[in-house]
Amino acid sequence: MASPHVVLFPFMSKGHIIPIFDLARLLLRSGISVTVFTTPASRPFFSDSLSNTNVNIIDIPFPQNIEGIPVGVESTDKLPSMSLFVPFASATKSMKPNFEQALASLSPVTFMITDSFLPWTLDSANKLGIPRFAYYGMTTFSLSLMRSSSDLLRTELSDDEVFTLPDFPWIKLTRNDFDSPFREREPKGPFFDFAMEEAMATSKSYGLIVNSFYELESVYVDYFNSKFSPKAWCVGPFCAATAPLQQRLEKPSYINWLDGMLEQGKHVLYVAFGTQAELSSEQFKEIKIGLEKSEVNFLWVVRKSIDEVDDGFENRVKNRGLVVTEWVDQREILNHGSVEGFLSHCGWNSVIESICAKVPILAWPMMADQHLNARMVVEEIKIGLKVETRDGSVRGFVKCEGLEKPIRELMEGDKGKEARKKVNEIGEAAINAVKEGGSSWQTLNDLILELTTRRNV
Ligand SMILES: O=c1ccn([C@@H]2O[C@H](COP(=O)(O)OP(=O)(O)O[C@H]3O[C@H](CO)[C@@H](O)[C@H](O)[C@H]3O)[C@@H](O)[C@H]2O)c(=O)[nH]1
Repeated sequence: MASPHVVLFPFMSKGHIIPIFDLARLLLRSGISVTVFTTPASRPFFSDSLSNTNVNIIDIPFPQNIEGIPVGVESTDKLPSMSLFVPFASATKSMKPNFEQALASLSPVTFMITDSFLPWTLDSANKLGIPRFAYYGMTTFSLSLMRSSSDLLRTELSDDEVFTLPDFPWIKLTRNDFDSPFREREPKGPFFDFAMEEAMATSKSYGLIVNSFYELESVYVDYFNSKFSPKAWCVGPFCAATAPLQQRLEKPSYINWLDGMLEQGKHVLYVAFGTQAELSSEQFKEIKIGLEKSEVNFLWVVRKSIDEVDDGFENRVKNRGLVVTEWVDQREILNHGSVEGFLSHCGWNSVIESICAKVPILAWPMMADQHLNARMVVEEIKIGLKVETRDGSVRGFVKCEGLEKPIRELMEGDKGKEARKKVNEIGEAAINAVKEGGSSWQTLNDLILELTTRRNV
């Protein structure tokens, strides 16, 4: 019998593409053939990341002439502003004819996993009789809290008023933990319409694929699967299937720098805020002061020039801090022996990568699902601490003191020690989940069995 064949189609964002590379490796490991769809500009990123595999990569043209989007931009991290997200995501619909033509030419497809941000792919799947799973870059923790709180968010609660949910009375939340427009009393607007379209397509799909593992959030997986459909399948952490580092002639300079720190027995805080965060210049300034005052060693990856105001920062911290503006291998950094803490925006990939590397987190959520992820990190699984906002509000401005103190605590204090102990335990469970016999390994096997049996009926 031919091996099952799975089609993967990630949304055009680094934070959505990278986990799909790992998922492809997980599927290959289970003897599945994999075809991945992308666009021409992203193809090199795919070919590099999936080299040494026999994944079939197909690119289909990305729509041109989208108002406000510069020619050649085919990934959201290259957008001039995240306010262009909806036109960008909506424009992908015009890829449908090419997608369907390419799909129809493939050998039989057992099922497809397409990003929840590509809701139109459900229709393509239905036309060709292929079961579709929606890939959610979120946890069942976040999905459950979002669904369970929707009625309360329609009430008169103020932005920072604490409330609990009848289904999860141990979790304290505020309206500000939810992203706009979902936190509004009467959510509306283009993003809300897009999210409704996404939710509708998901509800009619075969299932949800989640980059998480049962032991991490069993209460929420059980809750979600008992209350809602389709079923959420936790088959991660995908990053536990990352390819081993390839032979290279030269190490990147930031790894040499970390090696030097390790040789001197120094601990390093890794600072990075993913691929989408938009930091104001004022906020940027406070980070510099906070890092400087904390006196810890740090490696900071920034997405904009730090020389906006040449205040001599890099020179003053040169013996203990490194600022990098290039694309880095985040997993390699997190897994480096010198890295003992991660100041993170809590994008889900960063959180799960930190768990797998057993590095505790200093949470500084900024947008999307990040506030809920931060609640999970700090209050639910207790693998980290949180930065302090000036006014105590969930979305408040963070002054240098709100960084300096928790940075020291994470790197040198007792609370940091406890978080490190906890992340070691959870990290071990994460790695075991995808090993043969682990919960995610079993879930993936069950899923494949269900789908292959279904095909043979
Ligand atoms: O120089 C870099 C920068 C990033 N990364 C990787 O890029 C990914 C970034 O993903 P994530 O940490 O989730 O951040 P975002 O890019 O901000 O992710 C978006 O997508 C996530 C998954 O849906 C959401 O949880 C976030 O809120 C949303 O902002 C991770 O795998 C990082 O390892 C690198 O390898 N090198």
